[in-house]
Amino acid sequence: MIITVTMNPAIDRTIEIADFTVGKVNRIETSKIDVGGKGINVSKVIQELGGHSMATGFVGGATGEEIKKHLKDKGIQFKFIDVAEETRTNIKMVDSLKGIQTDFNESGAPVAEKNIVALKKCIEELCNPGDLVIIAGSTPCNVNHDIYLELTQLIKNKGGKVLLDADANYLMEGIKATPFLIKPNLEELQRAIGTTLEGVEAIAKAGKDIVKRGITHVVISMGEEGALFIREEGTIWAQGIQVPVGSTVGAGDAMVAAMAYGLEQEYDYEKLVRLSMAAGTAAVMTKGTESAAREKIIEIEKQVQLISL
Ligand SMILES: Nc1ncnc2c1ncn2[C@@H]1O[C@H](COP(=O)(O)OP(=O)(O)OP(=O)(O)O)[C@@H](O)[C@H]1O
Ligand SMILES: O=P(O)(O)OC[C@@]1(O)O[C@H](CO)[C@@H](O)[C@@H]1O
Repeated sequence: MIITVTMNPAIDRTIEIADFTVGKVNRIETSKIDVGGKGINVSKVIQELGGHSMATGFVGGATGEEIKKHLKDKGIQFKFIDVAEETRTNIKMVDSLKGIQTDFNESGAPVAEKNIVALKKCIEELCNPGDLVIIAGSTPCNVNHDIYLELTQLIKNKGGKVLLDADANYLMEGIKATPFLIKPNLEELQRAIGTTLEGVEAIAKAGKDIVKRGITHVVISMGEEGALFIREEGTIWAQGIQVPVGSTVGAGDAMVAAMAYGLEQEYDYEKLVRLSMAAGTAAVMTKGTESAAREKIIEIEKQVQLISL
């Protein structure tokens, strides 16, 4: 089974503004609402690919109810911990003239300690040997930096494999428990290791250093430059594919979803890389935090160019 853990889900409101100007009244051209949060986005894409997952994490208030309703309508299974605090709303602003996207993410209200304990228990009960567990995104603001280290250890003790997509200290701490796969974007990787990396070779070297620490797969997404897929056996650079950009929100999540789905289907490595890259690229073409259609992903798969480094 594939399990997704989203400790800080969100409703994403994507607004389009032509030529956004600071300090002025800006008129919103379009406004769109999607359910989001990284793990939930992963569940959405897995469903689109024809797979199944179980989504868990915290949800609360009217926004939390909206998330549950959407997942139910889509036929995505979930077992969330209901909390008193309202699930956050994040604003994604797309400047349709300049082609620039800006995210305004709320921190996420603090959750009670008893709920953190309940989530750990829920994950422990859900996880069985061989399961793939995706832990993705930020956490509510009062959660300790070592939470992903703790969850990774718990999941590994149950025989599960962790795919971790986190930022800064949460990523660095999580790495200490050697998850099976990590998928930082370049900025997240640089923040985690505290160094700026110039050029693909330097980025690949940083990824290889992490692989040496016992992590089987390191996937570094680099926006329009594509992504590096690094394992002990070697590094593949899947080059970026030029596509019309709707919104880049959720592109990284689509890559992680495809990796999880492909691993579950036991795809060979090259097919895994192609699917992951195609899923990320197709996600960029949709508006807001919408998942791309499976047919689009399959179509793009054929265009993926791989270079061995
Ligand atoms: N502007 C773009 N044009 C083409 N492909 C893109 C673009 N931006 C992203 N991608 C594709 O999507 C993948 C993931 O993008 P990115 O590195 O931005 O992930 P991310 O920051 O983790 O995304 P998110 O956190 O919003 O899910 C890239 O590796 C690339 O294949
Ligand atoms: O604040 P976090 O948890 O780091 O990221 C949250 C978020 O930006 O990630 C998803 C896209 O990857 C969005 O659906 C959501 O709003």
